[in-house]
Amino acid sequence: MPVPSALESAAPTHGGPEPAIRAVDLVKKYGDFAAVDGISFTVSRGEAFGLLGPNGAGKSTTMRMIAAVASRTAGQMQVAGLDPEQHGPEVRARLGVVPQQDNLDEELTVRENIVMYGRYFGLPRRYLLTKADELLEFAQLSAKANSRVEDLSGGMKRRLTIARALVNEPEVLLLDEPTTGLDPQARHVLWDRLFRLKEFGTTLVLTTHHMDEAEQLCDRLVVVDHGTIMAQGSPPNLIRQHSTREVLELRFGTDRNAEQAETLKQVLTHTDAGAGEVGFSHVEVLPDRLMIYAEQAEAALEKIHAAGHKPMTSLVRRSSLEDVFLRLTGRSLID
Ligand SMILES: Nc1ncnc2c1ncn2[C@@H]1O[C@H](COP(=O)(O)OP(=O)(O)OP(=O)(O)O)[C@@H](O)[C@H]1O
Repeated sequence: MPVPSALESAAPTHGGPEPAIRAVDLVKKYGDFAAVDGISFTVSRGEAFGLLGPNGAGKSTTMRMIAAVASRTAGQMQVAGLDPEQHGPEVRARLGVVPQQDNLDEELTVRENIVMYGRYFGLPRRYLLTKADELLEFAQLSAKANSRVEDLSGGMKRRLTIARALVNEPEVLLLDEPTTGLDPQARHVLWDRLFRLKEFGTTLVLTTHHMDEAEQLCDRLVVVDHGTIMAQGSPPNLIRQHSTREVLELRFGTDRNAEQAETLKQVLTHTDAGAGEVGFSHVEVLPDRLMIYAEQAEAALEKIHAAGHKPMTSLVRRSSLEDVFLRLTGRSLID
């Protein structure tokens, strides 16, 4: 597929003099409740940046402040060098926004949705007709250009919402939970399009509570919980800092997981030959299983078997951002 020329020319330069977004000690209160409680982060131009956290963490509220649709209670914010509170229209003109819920016009055709949206930015109709075709090709929706939105699948609607958000050639694309509610195949098609935008150099800022999405798409991310930042860095660095290389998940099928965890800790820290190779760190006790964090999970399992413990099931896997979140908060992202 040819690279859409206008998208390419819209690509901001990497590592430009000023960051795409800078937030310093950002606070948003509703009454006494702080939905966002003093967060600071910087998004470089051309970067794919994520806000990862569970429902209610304050991600959407942060996005709304970036997008100049919500005011802040305290702190500072700059988007493309401008304060969204003082320069709302200018900031909105430089952003593309993909909200959590698609807000397409179901009555209009796919192409008309893009053209009508472009009219809000005062863009001329002739330009928009060409631009719509280019964006529909990018979103792999050319064959649906004249279909009504109500006839599209969920994944197609999401891609159209993204195409529409690109109509003003934004410097930064904000995506709030871009793939929530989509089936696995539709998610992969959408991720592929977002990778493509990254290649063009568009700055992406996305919120997600899916750790696989954050790992796939984000160059860097902040882990958010209760309106505060728990950790920030690239996905591999976060995993390196807050987890072990591997995890051993064990199910014993009893309701004595906490007791079992204490016994296994002793087995894995016992300083006989081979204990060092396991690289045991800690155990997390979940209602249905134990998670043993160790550099060498297979070796940990062998030690557990050798000590006479027989789990019903065992699974060895690599650590993920889900493990980072569990370590930092004691809770699962999906709770
Ligand atoms: N207008 C509002 N008035 C009062 N409380 C609000 C308002 N908007 C959000 N909140 C609260 O602020 C907190 C953060 O909400 P926010 O939508 O930013 O979370 P989130 O991380 O985006 O989660 P989700 O994925 O569920 O949207 C939540 O406890 C929410 O109930």
